[in-house]
Amino acid sequence: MAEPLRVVVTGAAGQIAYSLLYIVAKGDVFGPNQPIILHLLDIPPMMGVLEGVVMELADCALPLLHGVVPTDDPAVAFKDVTAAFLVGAMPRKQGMERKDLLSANVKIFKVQGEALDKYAKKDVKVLVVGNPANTNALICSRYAPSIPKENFTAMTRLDQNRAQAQIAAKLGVPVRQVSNLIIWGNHSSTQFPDASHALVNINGANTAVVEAIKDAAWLNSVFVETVQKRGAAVINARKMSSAMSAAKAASDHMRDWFLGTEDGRFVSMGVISDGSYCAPKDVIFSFPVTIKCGKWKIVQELGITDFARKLLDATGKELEEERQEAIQIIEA
Ligand SMILES: NC(=O)C1=CN([C@@H]2O[C@H](COP(=O)(O)OP(=O)(O)OC[C@H]3O[C@@H](n4cnc5c(N)ncnc54)[C@H](O)[C@@H]3O)[C@@H](O)[C@H]2O)C=CC1
Ligand SMILES: O=C([O-])CC(=O)C(=O)O
Repeated sequence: MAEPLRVVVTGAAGQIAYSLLYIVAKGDVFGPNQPIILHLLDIPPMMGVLEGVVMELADCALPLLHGVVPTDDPAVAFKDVTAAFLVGAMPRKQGMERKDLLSANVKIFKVQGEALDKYAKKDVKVLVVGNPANTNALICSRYAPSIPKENFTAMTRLDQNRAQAQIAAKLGVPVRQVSNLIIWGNHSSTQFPDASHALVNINGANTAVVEAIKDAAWLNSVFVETVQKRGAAVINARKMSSAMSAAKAASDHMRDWFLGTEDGRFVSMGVISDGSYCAPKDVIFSFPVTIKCGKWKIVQELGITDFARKLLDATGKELEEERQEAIQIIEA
């Protein structure tokens, strides 16, 4: 059997982690033959709760889980890790936008960037879930200069999964038959969920979703807004933000990054922008990517309509504004 991988989950006593830890520990992310040691980071007042999570992980009797390291010390949490799920951050409440969390959360990602830089493996793959995820990931990367920028990503997979589920429901097909939905830009209400390159597999043949749905008005309005506002809809209903679906999306994101995307399918990830599709450079922008051997690559030369262009520009502008605000908060 392979040597165990060290995997850190921050916010380990919180609600997303409560679902995520089980998915990771049972082998759904790093594969059924890869043992892991889980490093669990939370803040000092949560150590009692974390103790309960550690008990439950033991009681799951999971064969791939070779060790658990609960801690409130980033130096211990990030030591020699190969994968980092950065979940620990304050969630928004009803009526807030995710960027309203910048002042509460961005400093966490500076500290954790510094700790990753010092203690993690240099090829560590980092997924930022804590909101506002794109800008937190950018700040984290800036404070970890010895780790390649390509190794810092933000989660828009939940938006992609939501988009896929909306299209599957509209067409009355299982979700697995729908692929290649794109989330462009920020994990915020300016994101652009784009179905114009998506495919649906009906009776073994791929058809464009646009052709199958034959309702451009729905795709450009109801569909886009439903996905943009889904996080808020869950908060309004649950009085707490999405957790089960966020944990599933985080595991999908990391699994695809480690194990690769299927031929002919692409997925969306917030990655450092190189200016592809005229997105602003040096922000973490969600693009369609394919992944091979642990490296993501932006899918190029997809057609962009005038409608799409406007939405891509708006979400890019918001990311530039968030970057500026984050730097001001950190330097204040
Ligand atoms: N990118 C995405 O698609 C999604 C992002 N989120 C975001 O994920 C974050 C976590 O959400 P929940 O688990 O529901 O929140 P939660 O409040 O249940 O848990 C957060 C945990 O993080 C811990 N924490 C706070 N500061 C920390 C630090 N410096 N180091 C380590 N741990 C720390 C807290 O003590 C708490 O246990 C929120 O910011 C939320 O908005 C939530 C859903 C989807
Ligand atoms: O909406 C929120 O604040 C939590 C989140 O990011 C999501 O559910 O997409």
